[in-house]
Amino acid sequence: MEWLGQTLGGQSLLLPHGYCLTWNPSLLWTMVISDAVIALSYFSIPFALWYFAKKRPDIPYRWLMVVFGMFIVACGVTHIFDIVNIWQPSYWASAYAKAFTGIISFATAIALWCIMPLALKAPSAQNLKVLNQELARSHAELESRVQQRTAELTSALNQSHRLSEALDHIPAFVYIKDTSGKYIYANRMTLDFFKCSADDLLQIDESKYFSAKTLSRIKEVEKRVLEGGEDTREEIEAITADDKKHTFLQIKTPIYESAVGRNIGGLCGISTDITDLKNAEISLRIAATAFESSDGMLITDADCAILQVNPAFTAITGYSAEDVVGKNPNILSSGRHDRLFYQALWDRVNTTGTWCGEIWNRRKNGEIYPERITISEVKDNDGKVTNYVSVFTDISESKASSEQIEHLAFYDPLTNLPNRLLLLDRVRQAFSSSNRTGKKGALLFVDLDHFKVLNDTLGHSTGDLLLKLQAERLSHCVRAGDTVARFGGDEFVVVLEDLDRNATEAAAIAEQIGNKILATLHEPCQFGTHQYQSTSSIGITLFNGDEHEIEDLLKQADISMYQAKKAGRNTLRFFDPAMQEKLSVRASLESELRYAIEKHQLALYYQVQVDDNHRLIGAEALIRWIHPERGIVSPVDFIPIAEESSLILDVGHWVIDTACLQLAEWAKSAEKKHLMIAVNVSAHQFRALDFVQSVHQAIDLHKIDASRLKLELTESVILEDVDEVIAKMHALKALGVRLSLDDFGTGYSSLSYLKKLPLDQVKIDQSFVRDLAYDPNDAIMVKTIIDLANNFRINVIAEGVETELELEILKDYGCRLYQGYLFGKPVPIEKLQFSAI
Ligand SMILES: Nc1nc2c(ncn2[C@@H]2O[C@H](COP(=O)(O)O[C@H]3[C@@H](O)[C@H](n4cnc5c(=O)[nH]c(N)nc54)O[C@@H]3COP(=O)(O)O)[C@@H](O)[C@H]2O)c(=O)[nH]1
Repeated sequence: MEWLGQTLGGQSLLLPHGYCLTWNPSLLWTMVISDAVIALSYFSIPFALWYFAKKRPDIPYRWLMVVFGMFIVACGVTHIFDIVNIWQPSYWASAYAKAFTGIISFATAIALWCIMPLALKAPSAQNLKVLNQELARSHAELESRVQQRTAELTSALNQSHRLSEALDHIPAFVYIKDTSGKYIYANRMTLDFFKCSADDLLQIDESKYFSAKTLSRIKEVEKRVLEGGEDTREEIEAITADDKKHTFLQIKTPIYESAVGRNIGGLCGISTDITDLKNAEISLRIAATAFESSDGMLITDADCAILQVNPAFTAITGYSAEDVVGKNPNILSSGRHDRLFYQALWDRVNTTGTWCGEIWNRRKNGEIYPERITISEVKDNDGKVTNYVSVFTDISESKASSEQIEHLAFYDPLTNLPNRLLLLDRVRQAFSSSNRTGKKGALLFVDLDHFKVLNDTLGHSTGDLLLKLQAERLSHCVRAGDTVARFGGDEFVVVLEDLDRNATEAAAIAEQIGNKILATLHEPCQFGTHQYQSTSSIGITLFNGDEHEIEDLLKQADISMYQAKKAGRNTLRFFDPAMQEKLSVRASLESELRYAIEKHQLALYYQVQVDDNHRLIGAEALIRWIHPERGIVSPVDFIPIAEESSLILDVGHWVIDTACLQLAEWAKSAEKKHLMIAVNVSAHQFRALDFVQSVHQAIDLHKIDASRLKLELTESVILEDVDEVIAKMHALKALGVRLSLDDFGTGYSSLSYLKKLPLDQVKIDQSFVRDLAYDPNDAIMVKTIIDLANNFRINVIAEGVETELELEILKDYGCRLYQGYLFGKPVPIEKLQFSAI
């Protein structure tokens, strides 16, 4: 080293070059500037290399750039030292810099030569150009392939989307599972079932949705598919996690990894919820079984045409399916139910969907039988009726036995009459009816006299026979609506309904029926060789609605029955003594009246009828009973009694005959032959079948001018069966008789009747005339009647005219004929005044 130092630094043989610079400044500055430019350029190169290496990290051998950079920097430093050494020679520093530069240059040269073979392998620009062209072609080809692939993928994607859309709309669970049983695809319905999104498919945990048993069944089937490559089709009953039982039809098929290989990559499943179908199938099976039941069944369409019947239908009705299919079920109608019944039935079916009840139908052989039937309508999902189904049972036998049971419960087995229980019910019904109509009814307590004696002497069987016979006879004494019941032992109770509003009239009818019962029960009875004649005692009490308790009424009837017994038996007694008295009077009056007719105690009085000039036009014949003890008895007291019995026919006949006789008398006199006689005809008398004939006979017998006879009919005559009344009136008119409507205005006859009736006259009732001057209503009534009669061209007569004022008003209103005390009271014929009054 020392040597080297001396050689380089201490040897004066070597000439320092700086001397030449002192005498040549241009050279100096050329060198200084050049060295400076070189150094600065050198210093910039590492930065360029650093920048390049940073930007191109892909370039291999980047460390070479670092070495090269250091080499350049070292070169630059030697040039700086060249400048510095000129003025401040620092040759050691310069020598070290150059030494370092030498080392780094060497290292760089080595490195360059080392990488030379590689560098030589680097493509030339020509190569690169060719490569670039190759690359561009490849790129274009790739681009086209990418586009084609993209198109293919897009098409596949669209296809897949369409498929997915389609699968989402399939009403079935469609899914794909991988070999581990995880879902990798699920359609919308499946996703909804699992309540998850397509992204969460892999997380589906089936154990949350299916019971353990169901899940194990599913897994078992899937194992067969995935491991055995089996196509499966199974019905699985799944109990879902919400405890609902479903039936699924599951079709599962393996999916192979490739079209050619046989490696199973998963399975595809399609599950359909067939729960409803299954239920319908079960229902159908049940229905089919039920259809074979022992109940008759009939199915119709919505128009009630029979579609199907079951064997039981045929067994019950006798009609085969061929007989009835296509026909209306009304071929079974028995005719026992009216149109309203069927209308109500169908109203019920249409409003509630079903009707259940008992109905009488007719079998094919014509036999009518009762059936218990339920008719139900069947509707479709839109609520439209599609069918009617009738299910029925023949209840002939059960009805018969239930009727028998009912009969035993409510009827006396010996006499077949209602027993005490049913009697009480009937009395209650009678009370309601009486409440409704206002008509009174009666309870008759009938006891057979000396029944015990018969029982003891002829034996109980004969006693039973008598009871049966008398029960039957009793039943024939009353109307169909009345009740005869066996009250116990030899006691019977009769309930009479709908008698009359008036108590006396009701009592009279009850008495009449009571007497009929007494007579009927008194008829002889033949028991083998024994003839027996029994009597009975009857107690009667009237009822008016439910004024009294049933028990009280029975007691009353019972008490009065004992009174009848006390009175000597074979008689009847009323509970009300006053009523009894009234009826006794009535009864004696009736028998007396009979006698009066025979003994000519009846007489006709005549009351004049005049015109507006007070001239006599005739007279009204008014009956009087000239009673030897009671004096003159008013018709008011005996005509109603006569009307209740057939006596009125005799009385009425006598009156017409007597009046005709009188007319025949008058006919002989020139002054009197124009006069008329008006005769009152009661409703009962008019209704007699031979009434017209009897009038005819009287006219013929006395050879009178029929037009002189005027029959006065009351409104009660025309209230019943108008057509028949009119026919009868025409028959009378044909005889020439005149007809007058009595008491006009007091009844209910309508104006239309007035028009229809062949009347000659209407008679204004005296009740209107009485208050004519004071009561404006009566005045209006009278005026109306007169106007009406005039309009119908019927003459009008006013009765009960007592005062001049009444006469004046009547005249003023247009009435031209009069009758009343003003002109004369009813008098015997010999006292009748014929001269103008
Ligand atoms: N079926 C039959 N009925 C008859 C017969 N005879 C009478 N009768 C009916 O009896 C009822 C009462 O009749 P009578 O007591 O005779 O009364 C009549 C007249 O006396 C009475 N009258 C007549 N003018 C006046 C009067 O000015 N004032 C007054 N207070 N009374 C008067 O009117 C009765 C006549 O009624 P009518 O028959 O409606 O014209 C009575 O209903 C008779 O019908 C008979 O033979 N058969």
